[in-house]
Amino acid sequence: MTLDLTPGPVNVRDFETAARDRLDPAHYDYFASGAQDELTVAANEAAFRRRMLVPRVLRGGGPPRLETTVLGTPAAMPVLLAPTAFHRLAWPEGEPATARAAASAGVIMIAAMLSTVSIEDIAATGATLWFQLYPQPDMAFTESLVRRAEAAGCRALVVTVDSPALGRNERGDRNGFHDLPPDLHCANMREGGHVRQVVLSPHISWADIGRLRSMTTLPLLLKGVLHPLDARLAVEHGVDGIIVSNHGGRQLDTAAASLDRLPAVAEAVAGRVPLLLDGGVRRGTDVVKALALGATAVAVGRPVLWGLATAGEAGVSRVLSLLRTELENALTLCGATGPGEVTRDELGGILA
Ligand SMILES: Cc1cc2nc3c(=O)[nH]c(=O)nc-3n(C[C@H](O)[C@H](O)[C@H](O)COP(=O)(O)O)c2cc1C
Ligand SMILES: CCCCC(=O)C(=O)O
Repeated sequence: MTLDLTPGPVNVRDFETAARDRLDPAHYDYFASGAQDELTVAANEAAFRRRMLVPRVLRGGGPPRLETTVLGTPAAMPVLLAPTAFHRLAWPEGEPATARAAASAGVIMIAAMLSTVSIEDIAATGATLWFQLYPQPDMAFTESLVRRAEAAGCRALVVTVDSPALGRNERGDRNGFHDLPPDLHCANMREGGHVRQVVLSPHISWADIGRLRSMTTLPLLLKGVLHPLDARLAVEHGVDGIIVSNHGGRQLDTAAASLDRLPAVAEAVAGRVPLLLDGGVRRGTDVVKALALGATAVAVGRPVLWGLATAGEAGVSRVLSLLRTELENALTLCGATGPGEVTRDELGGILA
């Protein structure tokens, strides 16, 4: 008998290693990569490493409660699943496996428009969903996607605004990976016998946000805002929430780290709408830092894909439970009894 001394993945980083071992190298590169020199990918994580927490002591509040509500949607913790495309590349069943893990953890999954399983079939898992949209120049088609998301029970619409073009992905160029393999397709883009190509249009503008605003009563979020003036314009256009994000460093390389932009966006918005952040969140302490700098919640992209690629639903469940345990521990050690208590000046006062 041989003794297996490997403990299995104990943190998100271990899951990345496990996923890399399992995935086709070109598919691993698609998930892991960023644009060009991947400086923004590195900057997102570095920004979290650079900020240090200042905990409070002797507050005696007992164990923290992690529950929260984000734009009317209750969640077991302030961690959402960021929208990521192509889950069937990571695991044969794809998005429904991810969605079941999100449902078991009680967290919100932002389903990607470019999913490899339709929004209706993802919703059939019973998960709490928001829907991510790349507005298409064909407004009638865009509207049909919004109606499908509403009918499927999605509770918010997340419009990605950092993609007036596709970022330059050089790992993809080297691997010759530019499209899904022939057995997979973007299920929401199917129309009769054919699958529509997604259009990332440089013509997208505030006028489109106005149109979407009048198209739906769902809470509307913009994903991919880094500039305080854009955050202010978003509020003026009736947007209900903002996701401070650089698309995980996959669009404009050398774009500023999300965490570094959060304070300026928070100041511009001044509490008028909730802020979310994604990019580089890998630890419970990262979540605390984002909360302290003004976020109501964070979203995680690649960590979920590493869990999915490693062990399907069970892998995503494990990643979410690791993040939950780490967040609970970090809040306790900061002297906080809940996510809402973490503020810049009082608790976990962040030193740059
Ligand atoms: C493989 C992959 C696919 C993605 N697909 C989408 C997408 O379809 N729509 C979108 O708005 N963002 C997409 N994103 C960006 C994520 O929503 C999120 O902004 C980013 O992954 C956060 O950074 P993190 O991976 O460091 O957590 C994708 C990210 C990755 C890694
Ligand atoms: C056409 C966009 C591809 C999905 C995406 O957003 C990403 O890979 O980052």
